[in-house]
Amino acid sequence: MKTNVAILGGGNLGTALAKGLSRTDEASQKYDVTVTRRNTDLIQHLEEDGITVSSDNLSAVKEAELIVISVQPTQIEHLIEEIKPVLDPKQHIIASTMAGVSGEEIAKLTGSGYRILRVMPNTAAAINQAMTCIERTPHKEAEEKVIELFETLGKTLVINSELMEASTVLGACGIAFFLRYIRAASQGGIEVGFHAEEAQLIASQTALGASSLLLNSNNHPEYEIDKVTTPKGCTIAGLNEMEHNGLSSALIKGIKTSWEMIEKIR
Ligand SMILES: NC(=O)C1=CN([C@@H]2O[C@H](COP(=O)(O)OP(=O)(O)OC[C@H]3O[C@@H](n4cnc5c(N)ncnc54)[C@H](O)[C@@H]3O)[C@@H](O)[C@H]2O)C=CC1
Ligand SMILES: O=C(O)[C@@H]1CCC=N1
Repeated sequence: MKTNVAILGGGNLGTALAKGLSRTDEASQKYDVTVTRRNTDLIQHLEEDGITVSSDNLSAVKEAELIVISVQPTQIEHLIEEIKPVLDPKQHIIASTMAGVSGEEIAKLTGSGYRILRVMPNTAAAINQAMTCIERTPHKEAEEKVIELFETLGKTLVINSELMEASTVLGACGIAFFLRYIRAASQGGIEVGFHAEEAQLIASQTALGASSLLLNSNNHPEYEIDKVTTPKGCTIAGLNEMEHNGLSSALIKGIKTSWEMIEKIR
């Protein structure tokens, strides 16, 4: 029997989750997915991949076991008010992707007794390469089901509640941060002679290679960097110039600023 999943909020993240869930045999054999959005025109194309698209939150929730809330933090009160008549603590597991909204805040809206877990995936879910951090809660059976769902979309890590904001900036915002690096590297590549598409290919594949080196070995980045920096060579010259201009410092400060912003989102 397939598990019914309702993704409420088919925006950027909700669409990425739905796409990922339709891409692999493993996910499509396990899950029947419905995505809701008030205006469904922009996500109608998901139907071609076997996803049900709807503007009817009540029907989607009635059918579902797993509810993934993917609306913006400011939209949660309205959403819960709408679906509350059909919410059932015995039937539903609620996984919320909302940045900066605690499980307790959601429980205040739903009423007590619900299995609510925060999850923090990223848009690479669309190609089953997400990193999803999942909040550790006492709801172990629900946790297993949520892990199983997000494992089909990439890697998962269960973390303590107080780290959910940190996971938001490192993992979810992180996609944008790494993409900006790739864009900057491509622009540098154009300055030294490549056409834009060639520069982007080289920068993107090199970023994939760098992260794969770490994922495959668990080595420290500096260990792998030392293998590239030939003495008196061009790598160390470029790297030190980047550091003189504050590369590491800019990244650390950016991550801290994003983190400090989370509590101001609502
Ligand atoms: N975009 C990202 O990469 C990530 C976003 N998040 C979180 O996920 C949530 C969604 O973020 P985005 O997708 O970027 O925002 P978005 O604005 O693109 O998506 C929200 C969607 O929810 C829909 N919506 C609003 N009220 C609704 C309702 N009552 N019923 C059905 N649909 C409704 C909107 O029309 C919109 O399409 C946010 O809470 C954000 O903090 C978390 C991780 C990554
Ligand atoms: O920018 C945001 O607020 C959301 C949360 C993490 C990624 N996007």
